Amino acid sequence: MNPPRSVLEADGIELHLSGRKILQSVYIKLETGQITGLLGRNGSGKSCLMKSVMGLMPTGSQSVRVDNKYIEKPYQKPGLIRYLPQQPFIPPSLTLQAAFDWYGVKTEEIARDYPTLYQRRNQKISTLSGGEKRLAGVLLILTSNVAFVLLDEPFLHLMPVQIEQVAATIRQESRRKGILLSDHRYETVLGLSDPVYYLNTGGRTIRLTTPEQNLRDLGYIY
Ligand SMILES: Nc1ncnc2c1ncn2[C@@H]1O[C@H](COP(=O)(O)OP(=O)(O)OP(=O)(O)O)[C@@H](O)[C@H]1O
Repeated sequence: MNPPRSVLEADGIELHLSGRKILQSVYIKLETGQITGLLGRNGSGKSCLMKSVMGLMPTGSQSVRVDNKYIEKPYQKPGLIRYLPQQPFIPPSLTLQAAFDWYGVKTEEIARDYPTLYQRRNQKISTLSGGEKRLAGVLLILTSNVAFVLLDEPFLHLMPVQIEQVAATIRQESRRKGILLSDHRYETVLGLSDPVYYLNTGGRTIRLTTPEQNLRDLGYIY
């Protein structure tokens, strides 16, 4: 039996940083069983939006609802949401195995699709390559036992075959999770996501209707 659907909506997010308006009247909706894409130019505020949805930014107003209930600090609610930042976040002195244990994820789950990384499970994070570290971080968040995950540039540093494999894992995990996917590999994002939002400079989201054409018109692609 499929688990009941859950919906996370964020609307009216307003964010000012250092006197600059970063986000205004942002709307975004995530639903378990769905991958939602988020595109936008460098500096448009995608990472800030994800951190705001987590409850990690000084947005000033209640704006995140899960199944119609306001949640003030979503990141504090067990089993609800996890966020993959662009920067490395796993303590380098931990082994890969210890990091997975800490997040409550079984390394055996990645053994079949990521055999090379699995073989490195007893190595410290600090001894992994840049791409291996990124892959470990992506899988840690993506396979966590939570309802929603926010992925900020999950394909960064990954080689093409690994990008394909991670895309397949994102699709697989989306059967039971709501996933927000942001990455400048827009073709991969468009191939995986429906709906797709574009964060306009000025901090408003637009839902794309004919994505490639819209992205051309918005000057995101040639
Ligand atoms: N703590 C902060 N204080 C002041 N300004 C900030 C802070 N964090 C981010 N910004 C600014 O907010 C804007 C949006 O940043 P953000 O990292 O969200 O962009 P992005 O869309 O994720 O960009 P990219 O595609 O380059 O990763 C940028 O202009 C950035 O300089």
